Amino acid sequence: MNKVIAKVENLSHKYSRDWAIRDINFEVFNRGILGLLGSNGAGKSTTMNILCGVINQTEGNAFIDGINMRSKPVEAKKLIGFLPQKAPLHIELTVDEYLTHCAHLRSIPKVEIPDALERAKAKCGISHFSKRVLRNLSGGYQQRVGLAQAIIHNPKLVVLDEPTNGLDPNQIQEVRKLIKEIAEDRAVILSTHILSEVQATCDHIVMIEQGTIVFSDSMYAFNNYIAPNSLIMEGEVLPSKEELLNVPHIEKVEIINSNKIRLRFSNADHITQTLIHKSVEKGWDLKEIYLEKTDLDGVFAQLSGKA
Ligand SMILES: Nc1ncnc2c1ncn2[C@@H]1O[C@H](COP(=O)(O)OP(=O)(O)OP(=O)(O)O)[C@@H](O)[C@H]1O
Repeated sequence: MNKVIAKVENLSHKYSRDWAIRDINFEVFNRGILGLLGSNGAGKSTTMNILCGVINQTEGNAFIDGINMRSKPVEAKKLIGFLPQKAPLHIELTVDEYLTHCAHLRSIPKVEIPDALERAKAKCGISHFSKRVLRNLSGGYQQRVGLAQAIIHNPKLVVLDEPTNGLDPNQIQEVRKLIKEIAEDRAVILSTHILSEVQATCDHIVMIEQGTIVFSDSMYAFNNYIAPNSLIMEGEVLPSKEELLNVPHIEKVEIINSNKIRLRFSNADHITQTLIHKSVEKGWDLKEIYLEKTDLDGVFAQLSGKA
């Protein structure tokens, strides 16, 4: 059953004069991945740093499994694993030496350290690199070691800041898969400015912009909310504006050039099929038709427009 494992309540923070975040509220469930999405400077790191007890908030509260991070930071921090944007690796150590060091930092009893290492390495697929010096691992494997240190003490919540930053496409896929596996038996918060990252990995999304939440719901609700509302038609001899405006749900026709038209529509259901059928019926010379993807800027514009 879903249980709330972390909660931020009316969280606000001011570094000097200006508010970095204002009145942030959200809950994190004990399984799955919550994506904290926002552009640069939106307030993601500030929120995560408060949640992880790295900085103290100006107003509001952050709780981990019911423990107030501000009043009981030692207890609360035991329940969290954190992988910052720049993984805190000691590149001159081997994987085992580094993870042993992390286990000590996490106050794992000495007799339990070997098992903790084996478990974290197995989960992150790095057991075969135990004796390898970190410097000699690829970026993707260094990130796996970063993830292993974040779960070495078996925390209930793992917080990841831009975990696929700087990785190549294959490494990105592998690290995303690993993050999903890690989230099978604990909660993960993943902070990123990449919309597709959240769509590919997360179950819930909290979208933050200029220090305030602009969207917070399931990924399913988000995808429905930002469903495309425009498409492009390309062809040699395209129909007239008037003809297109007669097609149900087409609201606006924008002629890009003589071979390319953008259509805005109110209802996405079967819109491409309808246009393809019309094209066959009326003999339009349609070469290509595709929905336009909404990028992060478009989503923000859409959300603020709808708000
Ligand atoms: N130590 C600091 N002192 C003063 N202002 C800060 C400090 N850290 C962050 N800020 C400001 O607070 C706001 C939120 O920054 P924050 O780093 O939380 O955003 P972010 O979403 O994590 O961005 P990024 O993806 O670039 O890290 C920004 O306006 C930033 O300039």
